[in-house]
Amino acid sequence: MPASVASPLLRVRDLSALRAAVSGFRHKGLRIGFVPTMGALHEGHLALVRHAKTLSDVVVVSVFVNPKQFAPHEDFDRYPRTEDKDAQLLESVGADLLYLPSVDLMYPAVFASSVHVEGPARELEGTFRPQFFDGVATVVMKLFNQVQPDVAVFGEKDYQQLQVVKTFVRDLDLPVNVVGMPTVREADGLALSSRNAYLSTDERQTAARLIVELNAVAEAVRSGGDREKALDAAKANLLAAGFGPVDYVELRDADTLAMADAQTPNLRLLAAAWLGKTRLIDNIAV
Ligand SMILES: Nc1ncnc2c1ncn2[C@@H]1O[C@H](COP(=O)(O)OP(=O)(O)OP(=O)(O)O)[C@@H](O)[C@H]1O
Ligand SMILES: CC(C)(CO)[C@@H](O)C(=O)[O-]
Ligand code: BAL
Repeated sequence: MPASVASPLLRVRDLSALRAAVSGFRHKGLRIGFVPTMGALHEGHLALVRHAKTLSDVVVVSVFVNPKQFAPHEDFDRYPRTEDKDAQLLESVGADLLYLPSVDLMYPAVFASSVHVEGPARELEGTFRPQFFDGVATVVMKLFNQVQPDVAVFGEKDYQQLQVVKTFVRDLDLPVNVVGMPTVREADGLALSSRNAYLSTDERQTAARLIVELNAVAEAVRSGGDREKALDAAKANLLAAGFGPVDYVELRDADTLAMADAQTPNLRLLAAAWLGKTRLIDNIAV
């Protein structure tokens, strides 16, 4: 079992206990790594924790299903909550502190602020989940202020979210190094995601088609094929396989997420599509 500084895993629910632990770490000169999550942890999350351990002396993981990033019709109520299993997994990879704030702690009755990001937040997920990035940026800002990490690790599975966090950290001069980690996938290529638990057996089989279609577009673009035709074919193939609606399959500038053209040096291909009642997202470098 990997060594952790504060073994066994500390579970902390209130802010004064978190602040006491953080100032204890700082007092000892320890570098704090942070992995924010919504729980229902899987190997993708654990890869972030393992990486955070290589970049810091203590690793704090938060589990908070953040109501501000869900629209009223979305899955906030049914989002999986598996605290004890999450704690066991975190202990197995040597995390030091599990922070479990309540909704009331994060958003007391009197709460009037929001962090709003333009630029990379504007389209893609921003179009289909208009509340999403204000909710994410606000909660991540609060978590950064509470945990005061030196380094925070986010997954590329949520590539646009990673760019949004990097943007407000840069714009608002936050003293934290934001690091991205490649997407961890199942053997058939499906990106691990807590929401995969919603998929039926048949849907789970179909779900792997998303990365197959993204790889086909990337291959077509790399070999100089017609981009629009490749994107249209991917959308049509996804619909034929049983996805629908397909919210987007788009090529973007990998850094700014602006629309890509033939001159864009680094391309990212991003997609979101519904499979039954589950919305899947994925992306790859091109
Ligand atoms: N397959 C993965 N590989 C790498 N990082 C991941 C993966 N899945 C999630 N993460 C990262 O873990 C962090 C917490 O994500 P979150 O708790 O929302 O998990 P999730 O599996 O993405 O859940 P959801 O199904 O709600 O999208 C984010 O930085 C996210 O990008
Ligand atoms: C970053 C995050 C923990 C903010 O709630 C969430 O959006 C997630 O789990 O990716
Ligand atoms: N993984 C990003 C969190 C969300 O979709 O709400």
